Amino acid sequence: MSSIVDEIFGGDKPQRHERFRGEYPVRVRGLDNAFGDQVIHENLDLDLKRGEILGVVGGSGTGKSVLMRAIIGLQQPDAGQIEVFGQSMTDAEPDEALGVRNRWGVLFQGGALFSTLTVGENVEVPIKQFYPDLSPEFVSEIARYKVVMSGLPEEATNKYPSELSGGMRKRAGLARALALDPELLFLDEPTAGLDPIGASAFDQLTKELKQTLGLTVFLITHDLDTLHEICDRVAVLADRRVIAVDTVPNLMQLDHPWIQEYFNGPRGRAALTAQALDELRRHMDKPIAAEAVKALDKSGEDEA
Ligand SMILES: Nc1ncnc2c1ncn2[C@@H]1O[C@H](COP(=O)(O)OP(=O)(O)OP(=O)(O)O)[C@@H](O)[C@H]1O
Repeated sequence: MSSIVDEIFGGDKPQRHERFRGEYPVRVRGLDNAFGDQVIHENLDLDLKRGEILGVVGGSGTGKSVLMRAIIGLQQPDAGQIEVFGQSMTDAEPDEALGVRNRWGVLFQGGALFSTLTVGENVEVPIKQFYPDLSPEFVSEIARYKVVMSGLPEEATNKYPSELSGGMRKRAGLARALALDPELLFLDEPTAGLDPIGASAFDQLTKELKQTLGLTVFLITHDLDTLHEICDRVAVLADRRVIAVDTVPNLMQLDHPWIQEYFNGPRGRAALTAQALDELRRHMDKPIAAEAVKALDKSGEDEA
């Protein structure tokens, strides 16, 4: 049966890679990064497991964004090895790196949309770059589909970034990150600046996309609710390296001052309580869950 792509390309359609079947789409070993005298990373190791959402946390300036930029080839490291889909990025020739680059999508902090292009045109940019022979009608059809997939109304396709709310701009950035059907998604603080309802909706969308598209997600965040709700594991950056990678409950047991302060401080505990309440509310048919919700709600009111 011939698909629309077959019809458009005939026998010359661009070859897509086989999906990555290895265990670790991203492997980082012995990474060093510095800006002048300022050492950011020293001997940093990290593995991203296929199919997981890996949260990346750390104090401000610990180098979360620099790590992401190094993995996607925007920051040349001083030392170390980075492998993406089993291919070395640090030793890759430019055209080899290009072959990997269309297999990931990136949502930068702030969305990084082109302000003079509509949302649809923004999404079209990577499609045109990697598939220059596609017809304009087909490219705009794909873009429209990605916009809707990102939870925006179809009409948003023709709007400019300045006409959108912050939450909508994030979704537009996500639509562009999904433009090339990536296997790997990098999200840099996707819920920063969103209200709690918008942030929670974005989290659920990320989780759904992971499940339905089989994505692997590298997610930089400060948002404790996001960590509790959707991250399979969390990597903690401190002391210039990744000091721990584990589930949130396991991390909470570790005796490191920053980890204790972060996860077991007042905000960490509030996020944990909120998650426990959400979980219990899903089982309100069970009397014990209903009782627990009532008790937790009451203690919340008393504290307030
Ligand atoms: N191009 C650059 N030139 C010089 N210094 C840089 C550059 N990019 C990042 N840095 C420095 O590297 C450090 C780590 O920056 P990075 O943005 O990765 O931190 P972060 O952990 O993502 O912080 P935040 O949580 O505040 O976003 C900071 O001190 C920053 O000033």
